[in-house]
Amino acid sequence: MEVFARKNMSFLDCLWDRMWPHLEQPSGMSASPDQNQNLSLKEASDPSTSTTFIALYDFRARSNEELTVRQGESLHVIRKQGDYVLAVKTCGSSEVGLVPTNYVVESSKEFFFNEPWYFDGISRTEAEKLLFSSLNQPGSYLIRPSETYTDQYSLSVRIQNRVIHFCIKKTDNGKFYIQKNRSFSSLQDLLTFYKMNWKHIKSPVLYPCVRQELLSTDAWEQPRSDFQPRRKLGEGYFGEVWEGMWKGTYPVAIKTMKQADVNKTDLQKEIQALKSLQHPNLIQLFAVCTIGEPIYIVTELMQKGNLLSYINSLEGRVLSPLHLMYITCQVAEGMAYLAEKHVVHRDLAARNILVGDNLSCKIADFGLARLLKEEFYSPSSNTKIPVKWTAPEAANYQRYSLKSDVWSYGIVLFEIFTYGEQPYSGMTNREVLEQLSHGYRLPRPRACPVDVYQIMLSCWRDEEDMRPSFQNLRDKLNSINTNLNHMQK
Ligand SMILES: Nc1ncnc2c1ncn2[C@@H]1O[C@H](COP(=O)(O)OP(=O)(O)OP(=O)(O)O)[C@@H](O)[C@H]1O
Repeated sequence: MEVFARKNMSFLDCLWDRMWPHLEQPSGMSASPDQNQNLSLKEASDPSTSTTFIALYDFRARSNEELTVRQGESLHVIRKQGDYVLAVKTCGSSEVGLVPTNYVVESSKEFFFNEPWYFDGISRTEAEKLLFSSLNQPGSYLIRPSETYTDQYSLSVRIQNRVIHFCIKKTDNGKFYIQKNRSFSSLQDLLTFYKMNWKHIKSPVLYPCVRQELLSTDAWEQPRSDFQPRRKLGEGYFGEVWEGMWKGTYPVAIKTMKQADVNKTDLQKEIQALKSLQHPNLIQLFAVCTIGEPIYIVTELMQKGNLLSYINSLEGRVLSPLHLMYITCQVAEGMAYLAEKHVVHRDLAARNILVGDNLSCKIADFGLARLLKEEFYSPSSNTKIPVKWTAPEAANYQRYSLKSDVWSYGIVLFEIFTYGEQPYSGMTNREVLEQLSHGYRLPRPRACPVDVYQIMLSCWRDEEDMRPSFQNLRDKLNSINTNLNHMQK
């Protein structure tokens, strides 16, 4: 009667409070165990005010207010109280008390709560962060409760550089659906269907999202036997790069290095730099094997190899200026992120950008990347310098900065719009530096829009401070790209 009256005639709350004064607890004031017991038994016996939960773990009460529960025990939860729920056991004893919220789960969720793909209590933004983190790749997915509606869920799926969120609703008879004409009795059934028939949602649903806990420092070191190199992709200064499989399931790229070839400190720095940097336009580190020889650095595999070879290939040569713009924007996005993190790349060039499906581009080769402690970083001068990509102040005086990366970005633009031509072709390094000091600059490639060439020239200003920032470059190129796209329509 009381519950019915309060629920349906809430405008008479004052009257109900007088009639049943014990039911309302002033907010923030916790009930004594005895009080808990009185009101909870009363409320718990009414199914309209309590929900059935299951204990996920054993919990031993530490005070009279708390309730000892065993894993699997069924409880009625009367209300939430901060990080606790006030609960009464559904059978056996009539004890009432508080249990930490993370020790219980609503019984309707019990069947999927422990599934690897179910992430309770994470937001849309956190889901995106997780799906973009190391160990996850395109096709990774998770299901989480909706932030807006209770009793609804969201399926978040990573597709290349984006995460798409599908709303999972429930029909009146408790079935789950994404598309109204296809409903399923469980989330498991829904997933099984969309894994097999992903074309209905245009997003491959492939791998359960790897949890953040697994990404803790220790998890980066993985057993060598988990990786099977299959095909050699290329060779660099430090070693070879192989296409391979991780645990026979995930395709990965494996960079092999002999310990003797590598300065241990440099290697650790390279690994540290890779670990802390996560962005859709940066190559993602998955794991390392530094115990034994050769060292493996395992990253995501980019199917189309490096950008220089790609744009020079049959497939690359037919790319339109619009496609080329899309590439420049992605590289600018990745570099703007590196700039935000105060990381100077020092070797930005088309050969160090990797291409995946759907023309996705990622910046690679942080072998030379270093976290900027001060405004400028001055390395030992015996490094082999790619002069034609390097800003004069860096090539002449090893004065590397985010602004010397901006210069290199201008050269990358030249490489992109010439479909992979050598910059300053026919000139020696010495001639290049000399010509630059006299004001010479590379000419505008035929496929390059005039406003993009103006951007290139701004990257090659003598005065470092006069060069644009990567944030600025990203914004300008994105707006040119948007305009070009509109003109095409
Ligand atoms: N993650 C990857 N996915 C696909 N191909 C890759 C990947 N990493 C490297 N490659 C291929 O392997 C080649 C060699 O890569 P690596 O990074 O060892 O050398 P590099 O960058 O060309 O030279 P260096 O290391 O001397 O600067 C690249 O040019 C590219 O074609």
